[in-house]
Amino acid sequence: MTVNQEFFTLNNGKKMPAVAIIGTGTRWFKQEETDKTFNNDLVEQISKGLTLPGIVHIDAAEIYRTYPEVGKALRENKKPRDEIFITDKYSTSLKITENPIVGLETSLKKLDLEYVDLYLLHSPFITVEKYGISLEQAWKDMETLYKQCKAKNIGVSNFAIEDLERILKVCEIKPQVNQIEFNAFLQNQTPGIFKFCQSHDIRLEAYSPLSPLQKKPDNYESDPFYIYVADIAKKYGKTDAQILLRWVTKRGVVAVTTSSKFSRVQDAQNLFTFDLTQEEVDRITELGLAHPAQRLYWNDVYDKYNSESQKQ
Ligand SMILES: NC(=O)C1=CN([C@@H]2O[C@H](COP(=O)(O)OP(=O)(O)OC[C@H]3O[C@@H](n4cnc5c(N)ncnc54)[C@H](O)[C@@H]3O)[C@@H](O)[C@H]2O)C=CC1
Ligand SMILES: O=CCc1c[nH]c2ccccc12
Repeated sequence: MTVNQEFFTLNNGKKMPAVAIIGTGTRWFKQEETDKTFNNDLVEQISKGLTLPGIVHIDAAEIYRTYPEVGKALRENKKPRDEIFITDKYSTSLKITENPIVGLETSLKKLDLEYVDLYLLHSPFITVEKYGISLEQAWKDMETLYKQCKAKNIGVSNFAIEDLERILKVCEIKPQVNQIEFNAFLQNQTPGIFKFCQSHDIRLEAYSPLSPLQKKPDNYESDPFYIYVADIAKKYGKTDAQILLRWVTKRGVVAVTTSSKFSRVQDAQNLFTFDLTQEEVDRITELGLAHPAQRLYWNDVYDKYNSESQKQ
């Protein structure tokens, strides 16, 4: 079976798959530390995902509390390790482990892995008061993990320009990735972040790429954005979700999606059997920009930027 996949080259020359088909947060997230429920649906979803051809990218994090499920699916799967791309994140808003080194060593044990493909600081909110280490020291820990090959790539998530500037001032190894909320209705999570990351060769990764489908306006059937996306979907024989995910990758951004419906996971792994023209990419960008900013995560800290979130 032909596998159509795309990869982005990172600033260290390594390649990363342009789509992550199973995010183990959002839909699967466990709110409380005390929540010891075991989610068989997530194990099944990952296990089935790992039977799909090509490199399968899974997005995990300490804060999701889903390592038991991810670990079980990884242990039981038959795909070679080099055909699985695993992202993990160190929690920087809730103190779960004391620093990134302990964090990754703990998750590697829980997942029975030697290394992860990408390790991220989940947010810039780490402080000396709460963690006993600064953001700069946390990044130094990330660099240690990179040098030890426990993380093949390292990066950050939810970082604004000023957070990245703090890292760039002290780093020996530049972040390879910044994972942010990015979609047609939120083209800058924080002011100027899209262009800044492009100009510093930091690959952007989009969570909530399907925000426009997750939350639709009441009048969406007569909304030019939704009408256009549906027309393009019809033209290519694809779903609206595939058009929006493809738009993300055409903007040079890795898309991180998830679904409890396996057909949607399959669709996401099968994203590169068609292409959008530059005109179509530009039109979706433009129609998306005409929408008010729609933010689904970290609203308490970033809502103040909404008036700037739809700037190019
Ligand atoms: N770094 C961070 O702070 C964050 C990271 N994430 C990561 O990103 C992953 C994906 O985030 P999401 O917001 O869930 O991504 P998403 O925008 O792809 O949304 C997925 C949801 O969209 C809906 N959906 C999926 N396919 C659809 C379709 N064809 N038509 C209509 N609706 C559809 C479903 O409700 C599904 O649960 C998370 O699981 C997590 O791993 C998510 C939020 C924050
Ligand atoms: O990675 C996502 C972090 C996050 C922030 N707020 C929420 C709410 C529900 C699930 C995940 C998250």
